[in-house]
Amino acid sequence: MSFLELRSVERRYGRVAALGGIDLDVKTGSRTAIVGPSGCGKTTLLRLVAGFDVPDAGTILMDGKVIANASGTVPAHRREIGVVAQDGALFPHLTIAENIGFGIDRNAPGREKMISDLAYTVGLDGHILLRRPHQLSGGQQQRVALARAMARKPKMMLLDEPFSALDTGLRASMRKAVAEVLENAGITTILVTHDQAEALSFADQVAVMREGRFAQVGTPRELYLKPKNRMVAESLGDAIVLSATIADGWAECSLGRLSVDTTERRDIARILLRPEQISLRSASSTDVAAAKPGAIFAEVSDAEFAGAISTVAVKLLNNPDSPELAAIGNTPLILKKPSVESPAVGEIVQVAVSGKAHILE
Ligand SMILES: Nc1ncnc2c1ncn2[C@@H]1O[C@H](COP(=O)(O)OP(=O)(O)OP(=O)(O)O)[C@@H](O)[C@H]1O
Repeated sequence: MSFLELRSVERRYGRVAALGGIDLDVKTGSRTAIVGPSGCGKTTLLRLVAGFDVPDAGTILMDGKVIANASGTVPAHRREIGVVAQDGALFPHLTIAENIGFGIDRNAPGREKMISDLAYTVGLDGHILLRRPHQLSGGQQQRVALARAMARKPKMMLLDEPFSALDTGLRASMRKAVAEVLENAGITTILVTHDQAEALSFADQVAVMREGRFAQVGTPRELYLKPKNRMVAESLGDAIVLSATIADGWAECSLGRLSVDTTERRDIARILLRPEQISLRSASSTDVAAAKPGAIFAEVSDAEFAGAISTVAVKLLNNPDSPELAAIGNTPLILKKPSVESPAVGEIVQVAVSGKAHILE
């Protein structure tokens, strides 16, 4: 069942349609990630759901009840929604305990225990409760912000880029910890992020947003493996897009004859491969000369070391006159390879593709 429903929701600022009539269903207890570039409308969407702003048109329903439409809105403090902002927005003059307990009635029985339980839930040590926010690390501050938002027992949590100020390692562990805390508490969550890996790993549902509209909404797997178009594909990871002639479940392209993920199509189309579907095996110019039909060779034109993973560019060598290669101008394929097995510039490699290619719109 949907906990949150957005129906044709619009928000304009002068001539800018920050939200151009969007629909979204968020299932009870699930996690949805909204991913998109700066200015596409992500924060506007969160503000409307939180009740900090009102839509110009459309309806927002929570738990089956209208919370905003043309005839009125339920105020933010009655929506039982928690919000965690990018910087945590803690009260600097209050202790950590006072920050967490901000939304709990001063005279509530067992208030102290509730605060220490919340700190424990989000993985904070009890000994920091008497400190002030500036005495905590960025990750600890984000945990306090989450505990403070959870203290009000929200039915829904809105996370606006809450991990973006953290460094890479901490970011991944915080993301996992927060997902677990919210899952255990059964809180329906929306996360807004620029980060594709964050969206794919955190959420059950991902919505790719562009210019105030959703380009595609689906499970992380669906969106990564079967994006509707190139824009959605590139929003969620590196993409290799090739022109191909499609028939009977096969695509003829510059990488040879590849199996595609539908038998329905018979036309000229663009197909998508993810770079990890392409493997490279060391070869020589003798192998190229003696190549069997269908074998694909390439020369490494660039390699950039970046620690565990290197970026490798390869230029296809076979059939330089083929229409497929002419169509793409033989642009190098850009791949990511573990550095321990990354080939050197100038090396000849044989190229193999695993899995199916996906046909784009
Ligand atoms: N109060 C406002 N007045 C005028 N224009 C606004 C206002 N708030 C947002 N906008 C515009 O609406 C559009 C969407 O803004 P929004 O903040 O929702 O984007 P965003 O995807 O959250 O961006 P970012 O990732 O940079 O935070 C932008 O073009 C922005 O300039």
